[in-house]
This record gives sequence, structure tokens and C-alpha cells, in this order.
Amino acid sequence: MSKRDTVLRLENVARHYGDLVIVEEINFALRAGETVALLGPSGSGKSSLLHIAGLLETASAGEVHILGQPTSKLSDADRTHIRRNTLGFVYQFHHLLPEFSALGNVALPQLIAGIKKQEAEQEARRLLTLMGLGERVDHQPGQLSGGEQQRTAIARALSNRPDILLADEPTGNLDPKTSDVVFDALLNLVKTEGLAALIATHDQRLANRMDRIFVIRDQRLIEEQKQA
Ligand SMILES: Nc1ncnc2c1ncn2[C@@H]1O[C@H](COP(=O)(O)OP(=O)(O)OP(=O)(O)O)[C@@H](O)[C@H]1O
Repeated sequence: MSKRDTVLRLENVARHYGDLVIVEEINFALRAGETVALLGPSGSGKSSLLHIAGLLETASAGEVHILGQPTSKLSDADRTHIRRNTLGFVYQFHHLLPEFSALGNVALPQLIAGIKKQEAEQEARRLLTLMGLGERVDHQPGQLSGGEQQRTAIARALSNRPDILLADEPTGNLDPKTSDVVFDALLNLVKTEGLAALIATHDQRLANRMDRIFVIRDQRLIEEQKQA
């Protein structure tokens, strides 16, 4: 994929709840390999937009294109297929399975996709090592620190080799110092693996580390200059 290619495009997207307009006239393109911050006050619609981009929710209007393909008329099965193969998700809370090791958690999406156990575990080990957890692969989530749990969740999101990472406050549950370390690891991994990432955050400082910044203001998505 060339760096110029658009991997995710939102075309005139709106989200309403009844008469309540959350966002509207959203036009946005995420290019291959770039990182974009999604800023906005609490309740402005960051999670809603990520859910729409991730095909977890349907837009009230407009179209979501993933790798050039319009998605609004696809079947649930086709949307699930795109979610599993093209998209990776990271949330504020890790949602790791407590009875599985870090390796097991990261390998699981691949096993579900039908990849052989040995191959899945090899890839899981590679990603965990890139996230600085090479010595922790056999630990269960309860034996990991908050930052390590979140790094495991990030490795899991990349386990199916997605093209696009969608992250909703991925370090929002961590103290500022740990947040910085985990965020650095996340951005390094995204760049190393050549992914595009759209990352919602409250934190202008973290947003400044990404290639471009967008903010939701008055229901619209606006590009903002990075602060020096
Ligand atoms: N099911 C729903 N019915 C009605 N309103 C909803 C529903 N789900 C979300 N909303 C509203 O949509 C708005 C946007 O919510 P969203 O979670 O996308 O915001 P956010 O920017 O991610 O906020 P935060 O930073 O606090 O997580 C909020 O005002 C919320 O109350």
C-alpha cells in the first residue's frame, strides 16, 4: 500500500440520537501509515465516531469507506469480516481474559481467524516483545501492572495484522508517567508495523506526538495545527 492511499474515509457522516445531533457533516480521510489524534471535550462524540469508523455502530447518515470499500450496505457478516481482518481496537480498559496468559490473549484473535497455534503464538510473542513484554508472555493479566496490561491489549489489537488501528483513550486509565511510556510504545509499534491509527485522547500533549490533529467542535470535525 502506498503512503498516499486512504485507508479510512468518512463521507458526510452524521450521528443523531432522535433529535439530538452528536456530530454531522464529518468528512475525514486517514492515509496509510499516518497517526491522527481525535480531540474533543467529554461527550463531544469521539467514541461515537470511532465506533462508526470501526463498523461497531452505523452512522445516521453518510458513508464509511474502509480500504476504498463503502460499508453501509454490507451484511453483518461482511462487516464482521472487515472488523476482524482490517481493523484493530484498543479501549481505555484492556478487556483481557483473566484466565489466559498475555501470550494466549494476544494469540486468540488469530486462533479465531483459523491461524495455526504455533504460528499464532510466534506472532503474539513477536508483538509482545516489541511492546517490551518479552519477559512477561506467560503472566496472566492479574500478574501484570496496569501499563503492562494495556501494552498487552495493544499487542492483541495488532495480532491480526490490521491496516487501521482505532484507539479510544488507550492510556486514559493510567497515571501520567505510565501513560507516556505506554503511548510511546504504542506509537513506535504503529510506525514499525506501518499501520494507520486514529486515536481519541483528552490529552493535547499526547495529540502533539501524532502526525495530524482533529478536534470535534460544535458537532463538526476540524483539523487543528499542532502546538509548538
Ligand atoms: N444511546 C445513546 N442515546 C442517546 N445519547 C447517547 C447515546 N450514546 C451516546 N450518547 C450521547 O452522545 C454524546 C457523545 O458521546 P461519546 O461517548 O461519543 O462522547 P466522547 O467524546 O467519547 O466522550 P468522553 O470523552 O466522555 O468519552 C454524549 O453526549 C452522549 O450522552
